Amino acid sequence: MPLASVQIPANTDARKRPLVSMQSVSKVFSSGTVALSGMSLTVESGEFISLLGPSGCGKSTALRIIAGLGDISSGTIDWPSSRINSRGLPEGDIGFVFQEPTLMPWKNVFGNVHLPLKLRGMSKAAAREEIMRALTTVGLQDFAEAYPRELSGGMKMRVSIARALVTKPKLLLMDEPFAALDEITRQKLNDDVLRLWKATGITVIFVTHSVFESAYLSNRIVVMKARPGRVHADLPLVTSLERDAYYRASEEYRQACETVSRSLIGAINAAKENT
Ligand SMILES: Nc1ncnc2c1ncn2[C@@H]1O[C@H](COP(=O)(O)OP(=O)(O)OP(=O)(O)O)[C@@H](O)[C@H]1O
Repeated sequence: MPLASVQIPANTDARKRPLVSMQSVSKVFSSGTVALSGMSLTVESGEFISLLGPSGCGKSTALRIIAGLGDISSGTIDWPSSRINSRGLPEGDIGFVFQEPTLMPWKNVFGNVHLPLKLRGMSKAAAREEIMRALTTVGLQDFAEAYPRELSGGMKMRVSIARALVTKPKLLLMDEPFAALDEITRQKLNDDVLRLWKATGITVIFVTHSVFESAYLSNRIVVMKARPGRVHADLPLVTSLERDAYYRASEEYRQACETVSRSLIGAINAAKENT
């Protein structure tokens, strides 16, 4: 059900073939926990999708599986528009931003962002242009020499985003990246991520607990339910409004939040019925 019916924002030209398609994916951990069961999700190039759901519904597990950081127990994951490596993953096409910035404290900002390129055998000198471009994208071009201890929480997260972008991935996976930040910093980083999404055409899958954050950022919200984790509702969110301070105060945004919130309550109730 569309939340509002106007035009789809930027990035839709690229929507020809799905970027990634999960079909009936299940994940059972060795502990016996069924984290996902029958999870299907098709992601088109250029989308900004939020995965929203109650704690423990399998959002992080789904994201990690897409990133190839965990095996699946059954089902399939296909990458119809990518060249696949021996691990079944699109080589170099995925950037991952974790909840914690996970920076190396003994390396400066430049060295931290260099890491993914270093792993590909690129020296600092050869990688300099790419590193500075990634830092410019997140507004940290003047902090290349700074160490993590000298940065605010929001700046550390920007470094983490630059590190994920430095390989120019097609897909950016973000696992509750701003959950630990104060509200003002979080809103600022939301705007920065939206800007880079529009500027680069990158596809984003963004895990969050926040109805408000998902309704602000996404052009599609996938609400998950727990026990076992799977898709409860798939909500396109289209608007002609710029996502900015005025959008946050708009009736359209309020309605979007209400619809998403109702869906989330439905997902929580559906999980209760299964217990
Ligand atoms: N490595 C693991 N071994 C065993 N069980 C796990 C493992 N990782 C996650 N789980 C379980 O799988 C289920 C889904 O966890 P997951 O972290 O994916 O949920 P989530 O929706 O991301 O939760 P949250 O919002 O709290 O981060 C939970 O019951 C969790 O305890």
